[in-house]
Amino acid sequence: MKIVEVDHPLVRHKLGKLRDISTDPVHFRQFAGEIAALLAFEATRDLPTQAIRVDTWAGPLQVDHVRGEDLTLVPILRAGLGFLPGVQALLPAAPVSVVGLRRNEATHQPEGYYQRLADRMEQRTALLIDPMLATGGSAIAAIQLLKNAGCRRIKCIFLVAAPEGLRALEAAHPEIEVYVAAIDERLDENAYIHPGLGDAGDRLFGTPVD
Ligand SMILES: O=P(O)(O)OC[C@H]1O[C@H](OP(=O)(O)OP(=O)(O)O)[C@H](O)[C@@H]1O
Ligand SMILES: O=c1cc[nH]c(=O)[nH]1
Ligand SMILES: [Mg+2]
Repeated sequence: MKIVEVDHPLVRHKLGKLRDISTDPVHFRQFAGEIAALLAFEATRDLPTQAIRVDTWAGPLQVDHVRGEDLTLVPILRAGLGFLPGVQALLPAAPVSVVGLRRNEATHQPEGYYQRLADRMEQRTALLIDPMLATGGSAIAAIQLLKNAGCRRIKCIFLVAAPEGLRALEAAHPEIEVYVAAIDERLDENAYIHPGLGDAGDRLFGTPVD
């Protein structure tokens, strides 16, 4: 499995802001969105482009065009929604496929509650987006759902990943690509990422921490 840890000073700076427990939801969403855009920039580096002709002030010219309609952005509810605007800023024409998963905090297993995918999934590259990869259960389930819908090319964007989650993801779906701002130390006894960010969904949306 290809894993790219995007070790850029701007990413590290913004991630530090997210780790600061005094960062409120307004700024948490802002920094998460900015990192999402920087990770999406890396994840789309090999995107195919189409040559199209345009009229310029100097006459007709062949230019590169990214076909947003060949992609789909896949936020895992709910925390993935905090990442979506940053990725959409770069890929505004990409349809959004939503996957609702909630991790059962007793068993740590993901429970599905919603899904609404784009059409022609077999022709699209999916960008799966979620701030946290902890045990990996949620991402593994979301990727299986995309594969069941015929999707063959899948890239994942996470803010923070635990080594345990990366190993599980690699065992389940070795052909996917992962772009992450940081690979942290380990999971704690509640399967939270240490040091991580705490509960990303609650911090993004201002709900009481589970
Ligand atoms: O790798 P895992 O062990 O599956 O854990 C990671 C999942 O947990 C969080 O979502 P959560 O279930 O808390 O839902 P929320 O986004 O609604 O808060 C996070 O956003 C991931 O989807
Ligand atoms: O560290 C973690 C693990 C799961 N979900 C989160 O929001 N944070
Ligand atoms: Mg949560």
